[in-house]
Amino acid sequence: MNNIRSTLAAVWRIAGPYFRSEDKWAGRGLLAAVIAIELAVVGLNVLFNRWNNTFYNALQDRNLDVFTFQLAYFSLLAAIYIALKVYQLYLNQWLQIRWRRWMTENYLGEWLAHANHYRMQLQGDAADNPDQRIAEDVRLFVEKTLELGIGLLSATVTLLSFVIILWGLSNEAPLHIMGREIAIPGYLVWAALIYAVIGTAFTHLIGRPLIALNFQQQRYEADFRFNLVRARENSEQIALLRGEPVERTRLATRYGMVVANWLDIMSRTKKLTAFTASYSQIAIIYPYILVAPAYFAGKVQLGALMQTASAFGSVQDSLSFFVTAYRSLAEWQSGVLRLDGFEQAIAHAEALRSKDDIIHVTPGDTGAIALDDLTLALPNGTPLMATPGFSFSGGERTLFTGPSGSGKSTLFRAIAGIWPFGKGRIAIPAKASMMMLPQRPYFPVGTLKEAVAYPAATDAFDAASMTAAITAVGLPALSGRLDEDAHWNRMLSLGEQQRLGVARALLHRPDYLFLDEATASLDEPSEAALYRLIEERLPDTTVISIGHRSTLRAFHQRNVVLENAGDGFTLAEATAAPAS
Ligand SMILES: Nc1ncnc2c1ncn2[C@@H]1O[C@H](COP(=O)(O)OP(=O)(O)OP(=O)(O)O)[C@@H](O)[C@H]1O
Repeated sequence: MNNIRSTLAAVWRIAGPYFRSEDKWAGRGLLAAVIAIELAVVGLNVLFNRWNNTFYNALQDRNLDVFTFQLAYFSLLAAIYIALKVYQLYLNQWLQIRWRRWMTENYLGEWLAHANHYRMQLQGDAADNPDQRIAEDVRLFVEKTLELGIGLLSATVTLLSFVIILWGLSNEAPLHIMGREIAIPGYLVWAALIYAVIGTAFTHLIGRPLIALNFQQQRYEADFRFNLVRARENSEQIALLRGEPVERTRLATRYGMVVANWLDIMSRTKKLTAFTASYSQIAIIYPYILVAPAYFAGKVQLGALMQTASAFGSVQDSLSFFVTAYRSLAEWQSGVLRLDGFEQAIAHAEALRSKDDIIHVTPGDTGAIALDDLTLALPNGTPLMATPGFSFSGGERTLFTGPSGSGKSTLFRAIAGIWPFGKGRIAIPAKASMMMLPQRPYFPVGTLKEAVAYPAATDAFDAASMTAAITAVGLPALSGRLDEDAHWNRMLSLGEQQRLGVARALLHRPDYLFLDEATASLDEPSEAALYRLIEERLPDTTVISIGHRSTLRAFHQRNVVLENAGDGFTLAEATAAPAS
């Protein structure tokens, strides 16, 4: 019961915002239309049920006039029914795509806001495969919520309408057992109710494990897809290392999990289907068994018998809504859990940003980047690096050196405001623009213009300055290919990618430029040429670099080292005098 309550609360949390959003009138209007059509369909079903009585009595009485009239009446009802069904589906699909578009855009916004996507990753496995949650689970949620919500409404209204009819028919065709009439008011209603309660209880008992199994299935499928994508992205390395057999085994193991879980789902579904199929077959003959004695005793006409069977069927169908929708319900519930988990992970990542005991990055007014009582820690809390205070003045070029794993890149992440673990403050000059160039720059798949202008829009720079920047960094052959579409990370050598990264910096002209081994793949003369270019073209930019080569010292006025202090690393000025 608690489980149902918490699922419904989650559904309300997930579904509610759309119907309060800027698209609320379209959403509410479409939903109202779909519901109104569903109610009209139930009304038509009541008319069809009444039609049974008159039609079968006309057959029994061999009354051709009534028979012909009833056929025409049926055709009219059927025509209206068809039109309603067509538009119900059409409007439902329309609502689905609008709702899904809104939710997708909303999730994309929240996931990408304030580097939440990065912090979510740092928090480990809190929400596996966000891509699948945004793409697949949202679709499933919207589809199934409408299917089940409308289904439940239809079942309830059908139940109410037909219970009244069935109650009346119980009096018209009273229960006969061994030739004796037994007066139980509304006995057909009670019979349907008992049958449905037993069915629901067994269905839940047999089908319950499907919820967890469906949850796992979606996860395994997404993991498998993700690993395939990773193999595709790293195809060159895999080919060079002859890693195909390992990849194959690894992918087969992942797929093995998909299959193993699927086999469990199959076995559970088989048991559930055996039960639900038997249940619905018995439901067909059950009303005839109940009313047949009264019919054979001559107490009721064929019309009433047929109407009873049809009304019983409708009551039974609506009471058994849970039985027939169980598989959908199980899938839906696992989708709800996955979206709820995703929303919670986003909220957690967002909350992590505003906690007290994290690194606070604030705007400062000293014109320098100032570290104040700063401790960097790993996500598990282990301290990595600490410094009581350090500052980097504007215009001063600083080189960071230190052992691998000492926390140099993590310090850059903290200054960029995306590393929350640790404590202390980092003041960044107000309004200063910063750009980080890593060893492996990221280029979105698209035109060279988009790649080099990233993260600005393509039209932020004119073609002439882009061409000039690309030529200046030593890639003249690329300068004429600004409009070419490609996967640049895959196509260019790492050294070329690093040159293109520097071209990006030349275009953006940031106040602070952080180079995290951003030229490490180039030969020393080329690296020196790029540093000279930065000095010449960006004279007002404060350059802070991480690098292992001693030749880099020549381009920096200051050298800061990360030294081992026993229980972590600390920042210290290098003893050897840096070249100016
Ligand atoms: N997302 C993460 N989760 C857990 N540990 C991490 C994470 N990112 C970095 N670390 C750990 O933090 C430590 C510092 O990493 P960092 O990348 O800052 O080192 P670095 O000094 O830049 O090293 P290198 O010179 O090799 O680039 C490493 O031990 C690394 O394993």
